[in-house]
Amino acid sequence: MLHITDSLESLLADTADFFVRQANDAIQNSGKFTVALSGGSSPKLLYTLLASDRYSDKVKWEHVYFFFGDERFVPSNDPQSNYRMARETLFDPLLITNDKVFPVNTTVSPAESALLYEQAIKNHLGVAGKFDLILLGLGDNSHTASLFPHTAVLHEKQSLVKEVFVQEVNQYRITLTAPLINDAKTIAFLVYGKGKADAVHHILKDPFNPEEYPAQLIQPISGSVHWFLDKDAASRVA
Ligand SMILES: O=C1O[C@H](COP(=O)(O)O)[C@@H](O)[C@H](O)[C@H]1O
Repeated sequence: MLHITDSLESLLADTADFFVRQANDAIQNSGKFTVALSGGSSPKLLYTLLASDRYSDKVKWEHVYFFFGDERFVPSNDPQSNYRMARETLFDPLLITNDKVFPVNTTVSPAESALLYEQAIKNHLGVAGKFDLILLGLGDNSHTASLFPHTAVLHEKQSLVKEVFVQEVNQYRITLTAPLINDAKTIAFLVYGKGKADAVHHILKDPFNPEEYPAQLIQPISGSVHWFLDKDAASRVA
């Protein structure tokens, strides 16, 4: 489903409202809400809005469990760390306690880190459990989470979490794999700005070619996928 807005301000408000609805529904139905956060630059404004006075009391945050869709393999206090960004914009302002947050361990080897993260997810979700919500972004090169073009992880069918060395950023990443993301109850992309218009077009309109356009792999099994776009990002699809 496409949600297209005229301004960035209304896009962020729509996405925050959506997050609040998903959280409250899950908490009402099962007593908890398990979300995987996206990283990079785009979600900073969303997290800041969710932590603001306008939204902070709309969710019972003590029932929310936070995972990460992907992580850069850097120390947790590195400016590139997705965990650090979420801590500064969301966890610290909302006084989220550490037992509700599941950062990727970047102090062990990348392969071990991926195995540990997969185990942490399995322990939390249980045998047939699913993420209530996975938030995703979209890179200019059509990557999502850390599913980058022409990387082996695009073909992963068994593991739920995998390490990948991404040549174009010269860095290891830890990422949820497409099969795990596609098993979520709800997936929401937040994408804005003119710089993303071509990538959005590739994912939503071009023939299936996930080697070039990895976010095309995101096709939920029984859940739903929502695209929150501003008019600039949507300019080649709307
Ligand atoms: O490297 C990453 O990039 C994507 C897109 O980020 P953005 O900065 O273009 O918004 C992001 O979704 C992913 O979590 C992050 O690690």
